[in-house]
Amino acid sequence: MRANENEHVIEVTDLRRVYGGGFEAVRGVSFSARRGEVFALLGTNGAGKTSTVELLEGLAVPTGGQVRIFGHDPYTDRAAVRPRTGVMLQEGGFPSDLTVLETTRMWAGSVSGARPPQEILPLVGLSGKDDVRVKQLSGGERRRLDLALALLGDPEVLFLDEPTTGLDAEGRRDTWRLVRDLRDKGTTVLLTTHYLEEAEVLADRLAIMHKGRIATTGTPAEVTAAQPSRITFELPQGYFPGDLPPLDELGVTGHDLEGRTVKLHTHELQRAATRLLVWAERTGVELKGLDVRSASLEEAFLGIAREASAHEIPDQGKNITTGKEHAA
Ligand SMILES: Nc1ncnc2c1ncn2[C@@H]1O[C@H](COP(=O)(O)OP(=O)(O)OP(=O)(O)O)[C@@H](O)[C@H]1O
Repeated sequence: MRANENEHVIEVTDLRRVYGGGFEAVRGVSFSARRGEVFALLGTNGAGKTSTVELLEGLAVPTGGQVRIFGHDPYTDRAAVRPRTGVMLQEGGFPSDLTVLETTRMWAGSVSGARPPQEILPLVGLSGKDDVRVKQLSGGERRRLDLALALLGDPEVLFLDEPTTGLDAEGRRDTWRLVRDLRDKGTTVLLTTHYLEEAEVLADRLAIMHKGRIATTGTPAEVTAAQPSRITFELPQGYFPGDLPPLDELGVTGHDLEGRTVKLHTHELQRAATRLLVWAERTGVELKGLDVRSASLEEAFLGIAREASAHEIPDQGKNITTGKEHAA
C-alpha cells in the first residue's frame, strides 16, 4: 500500500546520537516530510547531517528520540522499510572491475522487484555505457551510477547524499530534472547538499543544521525572508552618512560603510528602497552602483551560521530553534 499524500512518510522526533567517545553529534532534531515532498538537510561541515541521515536509513540506533519511515522504525523494522527505500550513498564502493551493466544487474539481484537496468541507466544519462568498467567512469558518471542503483527498486522514499557532487552543470541540471519528476510521481526525497542553489531549486522545505541542532527550518522562501534584504550604493560626492534620511525612517535594521559604499540591511525592502529613492530624487543626487536585493539562500545560510555561532546555540532564541518545530 502506498502512503497517502498527507501522511508524513518521514517523521523524526527529538533525535539524538552520541558517538562512542561521548560526542553528541545530533542534539534533539525533529522534522517531517510528506509523500511527494523534497526535504533538504543543509548545514555547516560537521553539523550532523550524515549522522542524522544514517539514523533515518536504519544504519544505526539513535541514542534518543525516534525515527519513523511509513510509521516503522527503520532499524528494528528493516524488513518493512528497506524494500520501499532507495539510498544513494556518497561513495558507492562498487567492485571497480565490473562493468556498468554487471554492477547494475548485481545490485538488482538484491532488490525485490527491481526495474530492468535498460530502463534505469538511460534515466540517469548512462545510455551506451553498459560495457564500460566502473573504474573507467568519470567521477560524475559514477555519481550517476550511484543514483541509478538507488532507483532500481522504484523507491517511495529516496535518500540522496550530495547527489550532484562532481557533476558538470548539465549533469547537475539533468539530476535536478529527474528528482523533480520523481517528486511529481509521489516519491519523498531527503536530500543533503552543500550546493545551496540546489536546495533553492529542488527543496519544498529545508532545515539548516549547525552543531547537531536545527538552526532554522521552512520553505526556501521562508528561510530567506527571515534574513534582511540589502541595499547598496555609493554615498554621493559631498554627502556624509548623516545627510541620509534617518535609518529608522527607512526601516533599516543595520548598516555598514566601507569607504564610500553604504550597505543598508532591512526587512522592509520596498519601503526602504522607495524612501531612499524619493530622497535622492528630491535632493537631486544620483545613487551610483545602486543594488537592491533580497537575501539569497546562501546569504541566509551564512547569516544563520554566524548567528548560531555567536549565540553558542542557546536552547531558545530569535532565529535559532531547537528543531522541535514541525514546519507545516
Ligand atoms: N564515528 C564517529 N565518532 C565520533 N565522532 C564522529 C563520528 N562520526 C562523525 N563524528 C562527528 O560528528 C560530527 C557530525 O558529523 P557528520 O558527518 O554527521 O556531519 P555532516 O554534517 O555530515 O558534515 P559534512 O558536511 O562535513 O559531511 C562531526 O563533528 C564528526 O567529527
